[in-house]
Amino acid sequence: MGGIISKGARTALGPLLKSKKRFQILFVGLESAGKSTIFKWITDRQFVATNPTVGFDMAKHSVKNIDFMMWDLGGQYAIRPQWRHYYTGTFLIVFVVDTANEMAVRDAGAELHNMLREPSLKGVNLLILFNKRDLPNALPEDQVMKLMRLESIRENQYRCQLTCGLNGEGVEEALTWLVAVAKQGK
Ligand SMILES: Nc1nc2c(ncn2[C@@H]2O[C@H](COP(=O)(O)OP(=O)(O)OP(=O)(O)O)[C@@H](O)[C@H]2O)c(=O)[nH]1
Ligand SMILES: [Mg+2]
Repeated sequence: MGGIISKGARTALGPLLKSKKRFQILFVGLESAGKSTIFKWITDRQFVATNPTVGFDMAKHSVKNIDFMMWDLGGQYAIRPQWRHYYTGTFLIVFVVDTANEMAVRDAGAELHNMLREPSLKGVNLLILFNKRDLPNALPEDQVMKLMRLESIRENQYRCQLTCGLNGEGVEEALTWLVAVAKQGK
């Protein structure tokens, strides 16, 4: 009888034996946008001082019984070509933008549209974080949307969320949306 599991027992064990889906999430955006800072708010629930990311950071994180595999990628110009090595199997992109830097907002828009042209990211879900809202020169939301040409995104479900990496504002709302989208995709 040793290793044999009866059909009845297998049916009972079914839900346990079935491996649980893990949703892959990539954090991308230009250098110094605040990706690692937000990433740390999610994993450590506090502000953590960061250094520019060279390469990547990875963390498994569960919220409300949904398992995420999160990758925080470096945003420096020379590193951006490496992003594509992480695209396969990506469920959702978190694209972080420094909204207090007009030039960076424009460049971020160009980089985002460029990324969305990748066949392996076709139809990927998108969470765009308008970060650094604490800074007095943070641009109004509608201006950021215009500069990034977000109205031309047609094939992706996306949401924009205002955030502040210094105090974690907006991170909880962002997570709630991530969980809701993951539940749709289960
Ligand atoms: N004022 C302000 N500073 C922020 C905010 N979010 C992050 N920062 C700061 O911005 C700097 C860059 O943040 P990081 O999280 O390292 O940026 P990154 O996007 O990971 O940058 P790379 O790893 O180089 O791609 C750090 O000094 C952060 O403390 C924010 O909302 N407001
Ligand atoms: Mg970083």
